[in-house]
Amino acid sequence: MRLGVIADDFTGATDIASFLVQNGLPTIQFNGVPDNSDALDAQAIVISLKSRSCPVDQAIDQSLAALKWLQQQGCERFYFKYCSTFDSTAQGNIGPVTDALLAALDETQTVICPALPINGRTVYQGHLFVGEQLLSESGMRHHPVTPMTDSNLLRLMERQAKGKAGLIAAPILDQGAVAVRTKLDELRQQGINYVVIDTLNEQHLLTQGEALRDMRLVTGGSGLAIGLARQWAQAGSDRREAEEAGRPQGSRAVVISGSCSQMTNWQVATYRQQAPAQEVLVERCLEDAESYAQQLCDWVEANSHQPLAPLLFATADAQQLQAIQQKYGSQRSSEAVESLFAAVTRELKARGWQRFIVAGGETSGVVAQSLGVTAFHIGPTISPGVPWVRDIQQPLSLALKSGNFGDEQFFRRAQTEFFHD
Ligand SMILES: Nc1ncnc2c1ncn2[C@@H]1O[C@H](COP(=O)(O)OP(=O)(O)OP(=O)(O)O)[C@@H](O)[C@H]1O
Ligand SMILES: O=C(O)[C@@H](O)C(=O)CO
Repeated sequence: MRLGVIADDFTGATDIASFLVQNGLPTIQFNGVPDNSDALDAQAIVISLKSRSCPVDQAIDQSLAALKWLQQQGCERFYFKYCSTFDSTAQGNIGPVTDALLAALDETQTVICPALPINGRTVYQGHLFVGEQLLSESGMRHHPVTPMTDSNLLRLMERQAKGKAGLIAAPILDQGAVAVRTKLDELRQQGINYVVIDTLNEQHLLTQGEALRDMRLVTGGSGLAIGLARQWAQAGSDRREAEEAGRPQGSRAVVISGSCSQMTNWQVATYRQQAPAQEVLVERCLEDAESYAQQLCDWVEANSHQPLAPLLFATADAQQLQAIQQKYGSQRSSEAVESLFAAVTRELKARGWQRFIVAGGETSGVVAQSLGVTAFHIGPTISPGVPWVRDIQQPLSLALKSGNFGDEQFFRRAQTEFFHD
């Protein structure tokens, strides 16, 4: 049995890939739909798209192209991975993409499961929580692109998609997989297309894995992958074996942080006290990007003989960011930072750097692109949802962190817990 995953963003794809590997499925990840069909030696294939907030038609086209390619690779089960905070606009894209995938597979029912309890995302009575807060009362209500002002997943799906939503509540999960399957059938007979499943803890994810192992299309965050991978992992397969191909290698590391999330601000503040650190100035990125990039690479080189890798960070807190955006414009400043990091990583690769630890989804996409990394093996997990990954062709290892993921010591641990040279 081979699993095909269609993920709506870059670090979200790495997140689910990490859980698949941790639970015994050797996994390979591609940026975008590959244009070849080379033989693949992996039980799960993850394709990362940029379809979270693009126009609906584009999201559908990209997702269907990914589905078709995955079917050509022999995948029989499919997983549409979106954010554990259900990031979507009023039009979608979660609803319309789910409808399109169901239709293409000639199916009428799927599940909606964004929960990831280990990172504080739970679902109760169909409402999504972030830690102790309802989604609509969490920081997500202020998200610049996909503000989430409703926590009711049934309502969100019915607003975005064409079909009907129903609920399997926590007490049924507590009764086990048979009870869940019976309820799914009952809801199918009532014409329910999108079944929201309550999830309060990891045991609920394991029960879901057992109940849903034969469903052709599931949708959710990365949590459900824990339960499903445990079902599909071959007898005797173990996690160390699954993550072997992605185990980090190579020499010379650098940390690049382009995320301004709260968690990354905290991580940067901590790491600055442990390792050499250099702030990237937006003004210089706009003025003389080329020579600035060279200068920063020289600084990295000069500071690369310390126990911990040098850090380049554009990370700013909410107030600083607002001031920068007011002065230079938000798109202009973020593009300037992204181009600078692209130039820096290209140059560092040319100078022999092989390990890149990166914070931020967009930033990770830019770094992977400028390194020419299009496919990688998934290695050991640094924090839940953040693995080391290794390019399938070049001797490059990357740790790509979603803005809000990881703990305070993430940058240090990424280095000290995995390299012993
Ligand atoms: N000091 C800064 N001034 C202006 N823009 C910045 C600055 N620092 C970073 N940026 C931009 O902010 C954006 C951050 O997005 P990114 O996706 O990398 O992080 P994130 O949103 O925290 O992560 P995720 O998408 O995983 O939650 C990037 O486009 C980056 O270039
Ligand atoms: O599910 C999550 O929270 C993450 O994988 C993600 O998608 C961040 O953009």
